[in-house]
Amino acid sequence: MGRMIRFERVTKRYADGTTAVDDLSFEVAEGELVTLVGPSGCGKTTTMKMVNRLIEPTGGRIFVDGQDIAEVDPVRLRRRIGYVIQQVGLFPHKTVLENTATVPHLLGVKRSAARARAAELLALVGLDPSVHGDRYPEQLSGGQRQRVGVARALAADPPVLLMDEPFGAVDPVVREHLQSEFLKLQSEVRKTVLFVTHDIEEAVRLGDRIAVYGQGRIEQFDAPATVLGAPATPYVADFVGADRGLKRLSVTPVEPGDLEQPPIVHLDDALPRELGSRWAVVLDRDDNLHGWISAGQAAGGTGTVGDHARRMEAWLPVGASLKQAFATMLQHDAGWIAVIDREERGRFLGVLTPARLHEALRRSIDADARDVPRTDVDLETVG
Ligand SMILES: Nc1ncnc2c1ncn2[C@@H]1O[C@H](COP(=O)(O)OP(=O)(O)OP(=O)(O)O)[C@@H](O)[C@H]1O
Repeated sequence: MGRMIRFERVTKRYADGTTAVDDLSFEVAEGELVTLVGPSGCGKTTTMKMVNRLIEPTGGRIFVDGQDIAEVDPVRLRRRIGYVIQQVGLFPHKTVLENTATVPHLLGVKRSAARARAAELLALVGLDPSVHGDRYPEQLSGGQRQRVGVARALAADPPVLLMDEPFGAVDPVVREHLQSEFLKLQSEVRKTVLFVTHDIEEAVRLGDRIAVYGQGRIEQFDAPATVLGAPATPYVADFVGADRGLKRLSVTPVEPGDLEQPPIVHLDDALPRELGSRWAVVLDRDDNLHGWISAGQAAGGTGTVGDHARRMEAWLPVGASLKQAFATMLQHDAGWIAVIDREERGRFLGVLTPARLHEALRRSIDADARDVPRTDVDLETVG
């Protein structure tokens, strides 16, 4: 694969003496998505804007597709570089379709062809052109506007895309959705992408490689797993560890020792008068999980436990991650989840409560801080 973007000892010193980018060298391969991540003010946006000459470097050279961009007319350069920013900057008085068709139209593509292409692109970013195409930007949600921004940047089919916090202004749920859509889109269009974010999760999720910025320089430039697993400097370790708890959630397995043992009854049992607690777990003859029964259902009833028990949908195999356990709890709005053995065809092992989940997470974070090697999450059970 060729190199599409190359920085050669690039420096940007602003007129007031601020060194925003300091002797920076790196390369982005054709079709590669590189995320630039770092705290506010570290020089990410400056780096990005030098690629399409919105900002001129004070030292060094930048090449796009082998050409020194200092020698390329900025307007012509920008035709080959799509640009998506947080405040999408759609024309308010133009429809979504017209907004998307703007650039091809400017480039001399016939109006009808430009509109047909725009409709295709809208569909590609998950908007139905027949529904949204004739709307105006103010008639869209924030997430939909960002999608139009992406479609418009792709309209001239540029080989390079610059994206500056494109999903920064939408709520976390929409954001995750846009990220997955964008990954899918990128697997089809394979643009060379520079993507600025201050969110390490986003950087890890999207990037083929991540450039972690310190002040004006790159502290580490590696694949996501390397950045997370082998931070090059204490600064990087600190930066990627900022939300260590959340990360531990997905790498910490549910272990038998984390579980509580609630009262147990069997399907064939005669309905007990007293459960001895507010609820009990119901198992079948083989001690496999069937469901649960509440004290209220048991009180004063007749017949067997099986006549009154409810199925339990919130369950997980042991070895699944705490993150999955948490998601299962939320999904079923359950106060606890059942944990079963995988090897023995679903033998019931115990229940995980929110308090136990939290304890397990605390232990994992403490062990991490003490550098104790961890038990791996069972990858087969990670959805
Ligand atoms: N026109 C300017 N004149 C002087 N200093 C500037 C100018 N633009 C940016 N800077 C400074 O350069 C440094 C890098 O800014 P830049 O916008 O590239 O950072 P960033 O990493 O993109 O930050 P953010 O995530 O907050 O956008 C900052 O210290 C900033 O204050």
